[in-house]
Amino acid sequence: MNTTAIQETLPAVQLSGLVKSFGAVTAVNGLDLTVTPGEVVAFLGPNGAGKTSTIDILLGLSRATRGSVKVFGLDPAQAVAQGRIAAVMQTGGLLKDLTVRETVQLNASLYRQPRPVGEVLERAGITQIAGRRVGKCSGGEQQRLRFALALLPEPDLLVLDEPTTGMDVEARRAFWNAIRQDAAQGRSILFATHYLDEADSYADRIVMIRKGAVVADGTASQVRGMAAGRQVRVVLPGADQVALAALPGVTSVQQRGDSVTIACGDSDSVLRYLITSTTAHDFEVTSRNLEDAFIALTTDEATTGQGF
Ligand SMILES: Nc1ncnc2c1ncn2[C@@H]1O[C@H](COP(=O)(O)OP(=O)(O)OP(=O)(O)O)[C@@H](O)[C@H]1O
Repeated sequence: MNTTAIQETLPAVQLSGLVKSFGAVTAVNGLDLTVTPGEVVAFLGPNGAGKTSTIDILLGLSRATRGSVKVFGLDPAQAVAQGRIAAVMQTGGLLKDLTVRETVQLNASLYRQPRPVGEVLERAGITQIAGRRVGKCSGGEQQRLRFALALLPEPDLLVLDEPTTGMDVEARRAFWNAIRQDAAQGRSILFATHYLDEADSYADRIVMIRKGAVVADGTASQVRGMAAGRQVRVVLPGADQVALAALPGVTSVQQRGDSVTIACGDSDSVLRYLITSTTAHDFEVTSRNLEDAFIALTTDEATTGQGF
């Protein structure tokens, strides 16, 4: 990668107060986002939330109406020109009559110092189909070919906008395995997706947006806990309900016999209290799934502006 000692200290992405308007439509509305080097971040939001508009600005394909955009401290156009950021686009850009290898070779000739063709084929997991015509490749194979093309400049940040749309389960798994293995070498990845399970399985961090602004930002389990909350159930004879209800993030305390159920946002601090300050036993912690969180955070009843 092109990373130097100085550049490594800069965030891969820094968006501050980003606004993008299309006439009367405000697609992005004061979005703040920082991605640190090496992080894999999923960008989630319902249709029209502003994901593609944000990604287009990040890739220098469109200009922000207001706010600041930095990619490793550079303007997007500079970052693209220096090969520090590259994208896997969802459609287009491939010639059906070329083979997979010829496609990579052709694109490699556009760069001054591309990664070796054999290496990017290998990293994208398409060495076995290198001789196949692109028109004969499945949708999933074509996406892995686009991934190989994005690796040619050896970018420090890879951006993917709904990369697995239309792929079956096996193709999605193969695609993400290739991406994850590659990311293990330190590349930052920002991907937009509608598949909540992809965000859950492959991202270090999830950023949920709604109406152009961030409504949740944290690990998958933090986001789950934030929206739906968790339930901590314990056996605690003579529980002090008032003390439990006063713990940070606790939303309700219910007692049935010796069993106490505590609904909370932050189960860690509740557990810490129960373990250190009470005789509670038989702990059981449950959380709702990411889909519950997504619906709660991105629909009209949602509360905005939360984070970790
Ligand atoms: N070129 C444009 N002209 C006018 N409005 C636009 C344009 N591009 C996007 N929009 C509007 O901006 C809003 C955000 O769109 P955007 O494509 O960024 O959302 P998204 O989160 O990527 O959605 P999806 O999940 O459906 O791809 C939408 O209301 C969309 O209609």
